[in-house]
Amino acid sequence: MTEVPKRLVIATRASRLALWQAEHVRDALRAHYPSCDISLLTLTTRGDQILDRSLSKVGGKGLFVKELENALLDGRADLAVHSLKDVPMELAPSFALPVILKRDDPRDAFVSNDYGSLHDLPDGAVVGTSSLRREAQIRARHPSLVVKPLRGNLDTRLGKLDRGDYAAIILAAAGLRRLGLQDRIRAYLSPDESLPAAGQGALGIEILASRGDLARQLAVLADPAATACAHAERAVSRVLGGSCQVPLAAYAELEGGIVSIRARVAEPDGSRMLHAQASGEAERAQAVGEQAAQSLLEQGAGAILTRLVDVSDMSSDTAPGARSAF
Ligand SMILES: NCc1[nH]cc(CCC(=O)O)c1CC(=O)O
Repeated sequence: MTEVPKRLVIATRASRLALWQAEHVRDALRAHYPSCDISLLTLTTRGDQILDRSLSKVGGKGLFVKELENALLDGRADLAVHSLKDVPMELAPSFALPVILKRDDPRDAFVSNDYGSLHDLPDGAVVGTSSLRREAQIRARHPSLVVKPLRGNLDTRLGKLDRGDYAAIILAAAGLRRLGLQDRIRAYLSPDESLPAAGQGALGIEILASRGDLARQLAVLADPAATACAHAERAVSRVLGGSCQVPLAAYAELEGGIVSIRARVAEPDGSRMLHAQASGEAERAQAVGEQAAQSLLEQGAGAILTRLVDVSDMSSDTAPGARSAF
């Protein structure tokens, strides 16, 4: 029998989205363990403070995760809740990601005050996104549009749209829905139009690898389908060295015990896009992802990725805009 936890502290970032996610996990845990005292520890991460510089320059993706990990290490918190998309593929050995929760809408969303979809935008219209993945996929299909960087938390990004800086912006549907902002979505991009990032729309719980007891207690929140899909998608990123500067998409679906994954690597200017597909039994989810990654490598993904890493190494702190893949 798993023992009921007495007290749990959840570490979270301070953004509205992060707080929603932490509260979501808190409420789900309270429903399972009504006698448990569950509280939030809200931390400001360096990634939240440094919004004006390139994310890759200040430590990349792991930045948002690191300060929460410190809280786990020194015992201030028992678990950390993350958007799975923001969790690095390789965790340090002291940490584990034992639980993936049921996934929300994984799609990218088109948000605009004046237009109904990407297809309605006039030539030269400015679309905001800081994700190389979104940028490359938009450019491939809509070469007449101008993609410009867009950073900040969700409210900041919507503010920049409303101020007139962009004709439209692309955001994860899941984030907008979590904040009750789904009315701002004018269109959903199908996975074919904009294949989502690995883990988009899913939440992951991180704990110390040494806390096997806690992993068993938290297992009540795990969603098997989301877990299989996450394992497949994250395997693609892992094999391809999914850093912040890589325009990589990986999206898996589960049906009848079979995981099917689609993955893409693209030139940021949209001039070239590689596609791969693989499928297999859910128990082999990781191998299915690795197979898709292998197919991308055989098509030449390595050359695109190496070149991008070189370019990002040379970019200065004052390079225009910050880019991430996600
Ligand atoms: N890159 C930041 C980020 N991390 C998680 C989400 C939204 C929620 C999710 O995808 O799970 C977002 C915003 C976005 O990409 O628009």
